[in-house]
Order: sequence, then C-alpha cells, then structure tokens
Amino acid sequence: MNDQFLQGVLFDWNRIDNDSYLKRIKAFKGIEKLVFNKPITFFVGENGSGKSTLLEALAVAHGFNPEGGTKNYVFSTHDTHSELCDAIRISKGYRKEKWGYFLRAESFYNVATKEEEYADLTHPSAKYHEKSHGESFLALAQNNLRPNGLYLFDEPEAALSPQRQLTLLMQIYSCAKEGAQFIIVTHSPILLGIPDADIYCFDDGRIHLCEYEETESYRITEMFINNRQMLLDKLLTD
Ligand SMILES: Nc1ncnc2c1ncn2[C@@H]1O[C@H](COP(=O)(O)OP(=O)(O)OP(=O)(O)O)[C@@H](O)[C@H]1O
Repeated sequence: MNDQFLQGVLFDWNRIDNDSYLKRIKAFKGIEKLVFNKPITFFVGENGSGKSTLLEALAVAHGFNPEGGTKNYVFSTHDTHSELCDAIRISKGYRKEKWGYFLRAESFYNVATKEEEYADLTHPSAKYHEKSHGESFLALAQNNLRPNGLYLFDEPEAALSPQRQLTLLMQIYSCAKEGAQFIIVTHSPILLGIPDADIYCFDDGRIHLCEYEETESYRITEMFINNRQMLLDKLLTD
C-alpha cells in the first residue's frame, strides 16, 4: 500500500503553450503520470534533462516557495519558476506531513539570508552565513529533518564532502524509516546508494525507473576509479 504524502503527479500538457521550452524537454514528452511509492525517490539524469524543473513544479504545486525553505518562507529574489506547476496535479495520500522543506543548492544563499531575517527569540537563527558552504548546507538539512516530514531536495550533495554525504545519507535513511518522504534530485553516487529507494532516470527521452548500478553516476564513477589510467590516457591524448 502507498502511504506516502505525495503519491504521484498527473500532467495536463494542454495547459502548456506549444512554444514553451517545457514541450522541448524530451523526458516530458507524452508523460501522463508518475507514481511515488517509496519513502525515498531519486531523480537522476543528464544535465538539462528536466529533473529540477519537475522537482520545482512539485514543490510550488505543493505550496513551497520556488526558491526553497519551509512553507512559511515567502520571498522572491528571482522569479523564474516554470509554468509546469499549473499543468500538474499532485495526488496526496491519506497522511498529511507534519513538516516540510524544499532545499535547493542554487538558491541556498538567499534562503540562509531569509532564515536570519525570520529569526526571533523563540526561533533563533542558526547563522548559516557564519559557517562554510558545506557546513551550513548540512546544518540546514539536519535542522530541518524530522519524522513525518516531506522533503524535496535539489542536489543536496553540491557542497558536501564525501564524508558529509555519508552523514546525510544516514540521516535521510533514518528519517525515512520514521515516516518521512524524500524526493531528491542528485548526481551523487553516494546518496543514490541509499537502499530501497526508487530511482527515476530522465534520460533516453522518457522518465523511467532504473537500478542503482544502471545510473550514469554509478557507472561513470565506477569506471573512472577502476580504470583511471586507461581512461585518462584515452581522454587526454589525441
Ligand atoms: N527559463 C527557462 N527558459 C528556457 N529554458 C529553460 C528555462 N529554465 C530551464 N530551461 C531548460 O530546461 C531544461 C531542463 O532544465 P533543468 O534545470 O530542469 O535540468 P536538470 O535536469 O535539473 O539539469 P542539471 O542536472 O544540470 O541541474 C534545460 O535544457 C534548461 O536549459
């Protein structure tokens, strides 16, 4: 039985103009629905394949600020979110999340600034700007991870060392065991290794489920580490 907060998404492409760039994203061609069955779902695929566009649309359609944060974050420094949020319908489950966070690597600075502005005596600021990029990013993720929460993360690995990616992996895993749901865009072969997640790949002109070992992140990392010299010889010599 599917007991996720966000169980799936239906697309109505009639609501999108024919000349919109959204209609040129190959992975979206003809897609009518996508199901989220597991507590952890990953979106993987080549740069520009549409992962962040879909994650952002899910976030906005669910009531999050397009630039990230909790549902209480209402600000806009750069209003560029796509109209995909108007063309999707989210299927919600019988459970309602107790908390949620939309985390994006690309607008982290603005969210950290807002967090300071929103702070008060009962909610003191975590002062993310006074930490390193990776420290603050992990702290922000950790401070917002709670059981029964809904989390949409866009490339959370961007600032993290491999060691801290492992820390995040453990925390995502244990939070998911306590009723949370995660949808995560990632290129990290470490995060993708979380057991029992669904991995949606946006390559080959469609969004389809794939195995961990089939992802480019895994295959290219494995190939590079195991055949480094041979690959470098090939890549670096004409
Ligand atoms: N405002 C926009 N106008 C036109 N095209 C856009 C706009 N925003 C995004 N795109 C295009 O939509 C496509 C999908 O972008 P998206 O950011 O979703 O890719 P992605 O899979 O998340 O890539 P990455 O792994 O690099 O983050 C890209 O080709 C991008 O150039």
